[in-house]
Amino acid sequence: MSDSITIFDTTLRDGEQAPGASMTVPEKVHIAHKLADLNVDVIEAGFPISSPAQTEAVTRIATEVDGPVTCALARTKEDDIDAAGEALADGTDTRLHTFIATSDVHIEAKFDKLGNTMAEKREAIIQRAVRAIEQALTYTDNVEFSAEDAGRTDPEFLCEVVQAAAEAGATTINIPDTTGYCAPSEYTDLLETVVDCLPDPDAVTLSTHCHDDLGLATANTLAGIRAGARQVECTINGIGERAGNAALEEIVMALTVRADAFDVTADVHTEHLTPTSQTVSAATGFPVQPNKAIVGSNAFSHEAGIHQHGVLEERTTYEIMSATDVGQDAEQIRLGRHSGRHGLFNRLEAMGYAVPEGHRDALYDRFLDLADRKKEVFEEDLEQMMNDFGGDAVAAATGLPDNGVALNGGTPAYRLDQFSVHLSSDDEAKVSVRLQRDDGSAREEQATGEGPVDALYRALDHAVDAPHTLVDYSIRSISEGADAQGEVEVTIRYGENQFAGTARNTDVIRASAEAYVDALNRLVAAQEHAESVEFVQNGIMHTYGE
Ligand SMILES: CC(=O)SCCNC(=O)CCNC(=O)[C@H](O)C(C)(C)COP(=O)(O)OP(=O)(O)OC[C@H]1O[C@@H](n2cnc3c(N)ncnc32)[C@H](O)[C@@H]1OP(=O)(O)O
Ligand SMILES: CC(C)C(=O)C(=O)O
Repeated sequence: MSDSITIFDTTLRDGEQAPGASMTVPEKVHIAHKLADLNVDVIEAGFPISSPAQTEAVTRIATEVDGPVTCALARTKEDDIDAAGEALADGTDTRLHTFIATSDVHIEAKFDKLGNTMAEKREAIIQRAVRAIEQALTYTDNVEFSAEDAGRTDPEFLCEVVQAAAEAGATTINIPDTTGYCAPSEYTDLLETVVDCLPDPDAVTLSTHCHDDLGLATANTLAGIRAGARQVECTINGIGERAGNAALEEIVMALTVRADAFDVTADVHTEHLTPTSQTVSAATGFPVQPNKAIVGSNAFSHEAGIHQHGVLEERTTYEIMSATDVGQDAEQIRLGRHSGRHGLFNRLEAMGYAVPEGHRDALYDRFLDLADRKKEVFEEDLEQMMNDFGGDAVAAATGLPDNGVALNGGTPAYRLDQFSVHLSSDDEAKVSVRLQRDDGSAREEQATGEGPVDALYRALDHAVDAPHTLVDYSIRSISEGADAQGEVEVTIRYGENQFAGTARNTDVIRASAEAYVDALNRLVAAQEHAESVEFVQNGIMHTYGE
């Protein structure tokens, strides 16, 4: 038996049957090119009898896409087979796929006119299958037959059907678990039964087609391979009817990573898996869940400290395949509240900070404080954290420039201790603030204003003995996500001199208050420590004194 697996992609046929997944003809042709780049063996491009657009997609893919065989689906009806055969007619490498249901429940419900007894109906099913295969062979010698709902079909009858199909000339025989009902061991048994009853098992390729109603589609597909199947039908991202089909990327990577367990090969260009997944997601509008195996955005990400430590030392501690092998980015250390020191300092070092030992505990505490307020901590957040952290101390120790204004080496005069804001739709905003002075004293003030920031700034003005005017206030989002940090920049003036303060926080009201206090501290520091102070901030030269 061959050890090479035929990858039959049905994203454009069964995948598209997922409610809401319909794709336009150009989208299908585009995806078919991606599937060719991925090096799948067969693309099931559509079901031509069902609409002119399906016919057009099949014809265009059969004639425009080089590489894979183009396949079209048809019921066992004459018109269906003619429609599929004609849609494929101009293609160079084509397959016609015909199917009929074989389980009692399907025969009873869908083919009630085929006879009076189940025996008569079963006989009629076999005759239809044989006639359809014979007709399909007039279009191409590559004909696939599927026994729909084989997973719930009486195995004895299934054997009769597949024997007749093989004798009629079908070159591929597919045993679908149409409703995702089988357990893996049952599916193996079913396929072994089929292999045993085929007149010449080497003359046909046995195929799997598993649905995911119980989340077993990939497991069943692999169980089918163990029983001798050498074609697997699957879709990108596992899209398809109801809970979907077996996911191509999962099967391919299981066969690649666990070649020792399956001992078969699939010649897929795996580095195209993630880009193809993204293309299908964009065309169907179906997002890929973050934890989706192989192609999900978290499939190679590590946030937990113990895992980050392990992966940074040796990737294979927590990764059984390489992210780049499936088209994902290599280094995916994501910082958040579960991260530890290894993850944090490794990232800071990669960003150019050489954090000295003596600062590490305090920095890690700051990081945790931020991480508790944010789902994910991005590099912009870390940059701000480094700037906020002791300004000069870290800048000097790390050798990086301090992009804020040094407070003449001293501690800030004021620290925002507490604030509260009361907002209502019919009244002015009310704010109370408590500022702590560097001499240990504290001052509390209240104010009202047109909105929370106006009220805050009025209260802060009362609390600080430093006359000035507000020149500018701006706010922008500086990191990613719904919990992005807001950066506030405030400029105040005293006489000819301007003082700029900045702060970043996920809470923009807090950032507004801290930026103002920062600007006030610079003003106070300039007054206290120098007759003439010069500094550069945001590209502006600021001078105080003289
Ligand atoms: C498991 C699978 O994924 S099977 C593929 C499912 N895919 C689709 O259904 C593709 C989209 N379908 C369609 O566009 C339409 O259903 C069509 C064009 C195929 C048929 O449309 P209609 O003629 O209006 O029939 P409708 O879908 O209502 O009913 C299905 C008919 O097909 C018959 N039928 C179903 N499967 C088969 C089969 N494999 N072989 C022969 N006839 C079949 C049913 O008995 C029923 O026939 P009836 O109209 O004589 O009762
Ligand atoms: C047409 C067949 C292969 C099918 O899609 C199924 O049984 O799920």
